[in-house]
Amino acid sequence: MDFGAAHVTQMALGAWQAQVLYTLTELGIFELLAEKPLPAQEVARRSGTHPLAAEGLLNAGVALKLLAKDGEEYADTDLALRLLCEESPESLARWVRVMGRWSRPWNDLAEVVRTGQPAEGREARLWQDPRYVADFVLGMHEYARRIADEVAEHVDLPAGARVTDVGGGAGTYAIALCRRHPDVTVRILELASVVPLAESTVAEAGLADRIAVAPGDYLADPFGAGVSAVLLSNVLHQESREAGESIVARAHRALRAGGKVVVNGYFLDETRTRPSFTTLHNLSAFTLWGGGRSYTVGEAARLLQDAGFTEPVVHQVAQGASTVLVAQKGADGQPSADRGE
Ligand SMILES: Nc1ncnc2c1ncn2[C@@H]1O[C@H](CSCC[C@H]([NH3+])C(=O)O)[C@@H](O)[C@H]1O
Repeated sequence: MDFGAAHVTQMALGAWQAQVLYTLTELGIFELLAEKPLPAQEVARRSGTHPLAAEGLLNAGVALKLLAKDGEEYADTDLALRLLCEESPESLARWVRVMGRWSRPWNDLAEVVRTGQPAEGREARLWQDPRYVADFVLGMHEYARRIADEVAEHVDLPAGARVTDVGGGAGTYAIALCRRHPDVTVRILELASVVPLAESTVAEAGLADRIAVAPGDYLADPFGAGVSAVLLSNVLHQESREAGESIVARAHRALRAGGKVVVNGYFLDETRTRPSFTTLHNLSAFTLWGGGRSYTVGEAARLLQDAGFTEPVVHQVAQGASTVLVAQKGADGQPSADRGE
């Protein structure tokens, strides 16, 4: 097959491979086989699945190097044990389950593009399922903990700093900031359904005395008063530009003079066609969240400067996997003069 045909067929069939990964994860087969190798019949019995279909799934898992087959028995490969079993410290299992749930709204992409509307009904239903909420928040934690320490390295804070982490999820970045700065305290602002999840991650990290988790709505609530830094990590892309302006304005209001806003996330370059992952992340935001879409670094910088922040310093993190923008509230605490405020 020529290169072009191979490229097209590979892309067209990529979703099949992803479905095998999602389904093995969703059915708990990696966890099952982590206990001991089993024949297909026994996997089907224990997972409550159809024997012949389960065998087909297991064989596809072997072909994808997620499982191994020895005689009649199937086992997890080292890769699956390391990355696809929830108890592993390197687990991405919950994150993969979330990608599996998102594959349904993604399937509506043609309709999303036709109408310009997110696959709203489905997404709203996702948030009504507590297992999804737990997988979403802890799945983002599984993903983010790989880069959080490197992000924290770009956030210099004064002694005794107080930080607000807006939409802080499971507390991944709050934990990384506290580890880097031994005397910093963080207040995470999160949806009420997420608060207990964040509290348990924070307690597991032994930081319950320095990280508080408060229920709130980042679309409306204040972010504190006189704080040293406001963290907006992977939040702006899931909201409309108007909501983004409101969030950034409230960050400015919450900060003391000289305080910092730290924006962490995935950004498009000025062509909007790179990097490849962010072009997909942009579509994902559009599909999943009403009004959501990715910013270019330039657009995010303007958003911050329009709210009265200094021009942000931009850091690439984890070989460009994430970008951190750090901007300051002017020392006089006033919004920039050119807005006439
Ligand atoms: N209206 C809202 N108010 C507060 N938090 C919200 C709201 N809408 C979404 N969120 C939270 O925003 C987070 C976005 S995911 C980002 C999590 C974390 N800051 C990280 O970078 O990994 C999720 O944890 C949501 O629960």
